[in-house]
Formats: sequence, structure tokens, C-alpha cells
Amino acid sequence: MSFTHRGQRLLGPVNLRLTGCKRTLVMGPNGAGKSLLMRLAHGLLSATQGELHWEGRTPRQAMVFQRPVLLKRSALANLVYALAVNGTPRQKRKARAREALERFGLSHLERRPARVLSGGEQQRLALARAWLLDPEVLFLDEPTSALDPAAILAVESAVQEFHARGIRILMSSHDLHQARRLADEVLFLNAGRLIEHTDAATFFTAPASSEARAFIRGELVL
Ligand SMILES: Nc1ncnc2c1ncn2[C@@H]1O[C@H](COP(=O)(O)OP(=O)(O)OP(=O)(O)O)[C@@H](O)[C@H]1O
Repeated sequence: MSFTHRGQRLLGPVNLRLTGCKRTLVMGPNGAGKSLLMRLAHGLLSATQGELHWEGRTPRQAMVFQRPVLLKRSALANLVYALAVNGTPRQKRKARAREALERFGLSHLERRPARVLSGGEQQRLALARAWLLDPEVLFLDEPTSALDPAAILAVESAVQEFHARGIRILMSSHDLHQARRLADEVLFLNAGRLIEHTDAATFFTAPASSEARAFIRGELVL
């Protein structure tokens, strides 16, 4: 796939096959095209050239963003609304929403307006909403970049839980430590090009490209 805007190619061509129920971390410097790749894969954007193919039917998917998109209503009502859109019968919505709030440690905040929750609480609410959608594939676009260490830990634990439940993870991150903790494999992008697609152990110990080596050493990649 490629994505071109006003004659400028911002991403691609990216030719890539993702398999297995892995945790794939999408890495690379600012502007590398990580978000574009995630949005194309999730179907929020259409490729200007090329196509995305799912093997078999298109899986159920959810996406968690850097800044959660929450409705101007309570935490509970945000989840109830997601269930309504999802077609869950009315009489089951509140109980299921409360279960999800409990799972993500938010029960005590159910009546609070979602938009006044702290950044970490909002992200947990977004994860609870994703959980309720029962996805087969979960996209997370830099979900921890605005969070403190405790909130980052909560998000990473949730990612591990999703993974343990058999959900395929595609997550972008700048954070090398986070990628080392979570990744089964890494997609490394730079300037709109896919530079490496490799298992995590190889990426961190013996990256093939000079760009990835510089990125891992913490040097500026231009
Ligand atoms: N919808 C769009 N229309 C036009 N340009 C876009 C669009 N989305 C992204 N871009 C541009 O494409 C490039 C890649 O953006 P992208 O958000 O994918 O980068 P990124 O790797 O996620 O960066 P960051 O780490 O800073 O979030 C940037 O130069 C950005 O300005």
C-alpha cells in the first residue's frame, strides 16, 4: 500500500504480511508514518495505491488512540453507548459496561464525566471500551505517550491481557523500553518507508539497517 497526499507520498509502498496472534510494535521517529500505517490497516484511511487483504473475513477490530475520543457524558454512559452501537441488547448493556469498568479499575468513577477524567483514567476507559467490542485485532496508536509511569503500566498490563485472550496486537510506540517489554516483532518505519520487519530479539540485538541501529542507540534519525 501507499498513501499519497497532494502529490506527496507520505507512506509506502509498504508490502507487508502479518501473521499469527503476535504483538507487533510499529516503531520509528516522528513523522515516519506509524499512525498512517495503523489507520490504513484499521480502515480509517484508504490507500491511494494498493490494497489491504484480510485472510478470510474481515476481523472484529478496535482502536485506541493517543488521545482517547470520549463522548461528553459519564464514563458508564460512554461504555453503554459503545455497546448500543455494537448491537448489544439494551437490558444487557449496563451490566456489561460495569463489568468492564471493574476490570479496568474504574468502577468508582462510573458517574464522572469522561472528559474530566485524568489522562490515565481516560486511556483505561478507552481500553475498557475496546474490551467490550470483543475485538480479534486491537490497534493502539501511541497509547502511552502522554502518560505517567503508573498509567503506562496499566496500559501495558491491559495489552498483555488482550494478548493472553488471543487478540492480535498492532501498536505504535516511540519507547524502546516499552517495545522491549511488549514486542514479539517490530515494524521499523522511517520517512514513510518500511525499513525492517523482524522478530523483536533480532531487532534489538542485530538490526539490519543503519537507521534502526541509530534509532536504538538513541541517535537522531534523519
Ligand atoms: N491525513 C493526512 N493528510 C495529510 N498528511 C498526513 C495525514 N496523516 C499524516 N500526514 C503526514 O504524514 C506523515 C506521517 O505521519 P504519521 O502521523 O503517520 O507519523 P508518525 O510516525 O505516527 O509520527 P509521530 O511519532 O510524530 O506520531 C507526517 O508528515 C504527517 O504530517
